[in-house]
Amino acid sequence: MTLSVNIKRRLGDFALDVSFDAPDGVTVLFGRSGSGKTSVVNVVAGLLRPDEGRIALHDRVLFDAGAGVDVPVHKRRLGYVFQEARLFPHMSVRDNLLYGRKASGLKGQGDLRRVAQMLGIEGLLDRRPARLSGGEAQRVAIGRALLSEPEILLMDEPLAALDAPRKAEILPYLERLRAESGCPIIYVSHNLAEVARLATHLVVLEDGKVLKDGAVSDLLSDPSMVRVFGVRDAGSVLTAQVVDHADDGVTELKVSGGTLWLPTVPAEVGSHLRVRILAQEVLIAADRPVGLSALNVLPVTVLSMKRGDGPGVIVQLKAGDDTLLARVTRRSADALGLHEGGTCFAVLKSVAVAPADVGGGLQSG
Ligand SMILES: Nc1ncnc2c1ncn2[C@@H]1O[C@H](COP(=O)(O)OP(=O)(O)OP(=O)(O)O)[C@@H](O)[C@H]1O
Repeated sequence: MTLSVNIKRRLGDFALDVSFDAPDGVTVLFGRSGSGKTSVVNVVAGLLRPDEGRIALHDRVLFDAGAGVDVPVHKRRLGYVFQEARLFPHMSVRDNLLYGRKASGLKGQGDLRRVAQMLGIEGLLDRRPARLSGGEAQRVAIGRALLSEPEILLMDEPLAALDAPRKAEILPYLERLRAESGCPIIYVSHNLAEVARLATHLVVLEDGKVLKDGAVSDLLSDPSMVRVFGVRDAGSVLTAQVVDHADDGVTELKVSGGTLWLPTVPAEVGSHLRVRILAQEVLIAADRPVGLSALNVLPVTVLSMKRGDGPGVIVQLKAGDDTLLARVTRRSADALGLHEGGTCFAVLKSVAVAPADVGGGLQSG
């Protein structure tokens, strides 16, 4: 089911004017502080009334200014997860989980066991929130939202309050949720590593407007978006399949443009992964290098070259069906004679891909 949002709302000097479709999977709203991400979530939730426009989930209209439709919050069938878990301290985890159902007028335990299992909180059901870690509490908050059987899940920076280890602990559960929830998930984030792991669709907001939206792999490998993402964080995501785990601590992965070797990835042979490759970690060689320590060498074609204000050039490369970005100096680009349509080799050290930039939860097949 697709959530279609097409609304305008004035907030003092700020004008929100957004239009996008969020299909099943995770649609990340990305943008700087003050770009309007939370306002969009509040509009979808029914907490902020648009001045004009329409919001619909497939054929169920949630808001239509012209037709006078404005479905109240409690009837929109939403699950909402905030930065903080906001659990009731006097209730057990089980009762917190079931609270979401009661508030939505649902009876019984629903999918309590399956949801608790998916989120790895089966062993915590009788605990009070005070005895949970931040990551555990946030997983309970996600479970509570899911048990209300939402048709849309709204997550406003659910990992922002957690430290790096806690984030790493919770990301695999969110990847499972992406595969299993069966409803559109609107996820606010300004963290590109999170975007690369979780997003299926990306909506980039700037000053209350949609700067660009589309499939995450397309936007992350779009050189014109490097300005927004920042040169250090810019990079593309590739889908890879695990081929083999070698004895010497590396995993062989198949990507459309060839083979990648990464430090052992804890995933089964045959499974599909997402690998984020940062533009600044990709080297370009005019000829296939020999006698080089880097394990990964992919034949590529130059799709485009974009000069920034500084000494750098963002080179967009086609590797099989995938697109890679590489950041090199203008001097190197000139020395190598790089030009659109030219062929060369992309080189990547195995250890240049951080373990947190390899994600799972993709359908195998
Ligand atoms: N009720 C309001 N009245 C006036 N201005 C508002 C109101 N609510 C939000 N704004 C303004 O709208 C803009 C967008 O705010 P919003 O919280 O949606 O941004 P955001 O992208 O979620 O930011 P952050 O990442 O900091 O949470 C900001 O400039 C904010 O000051």
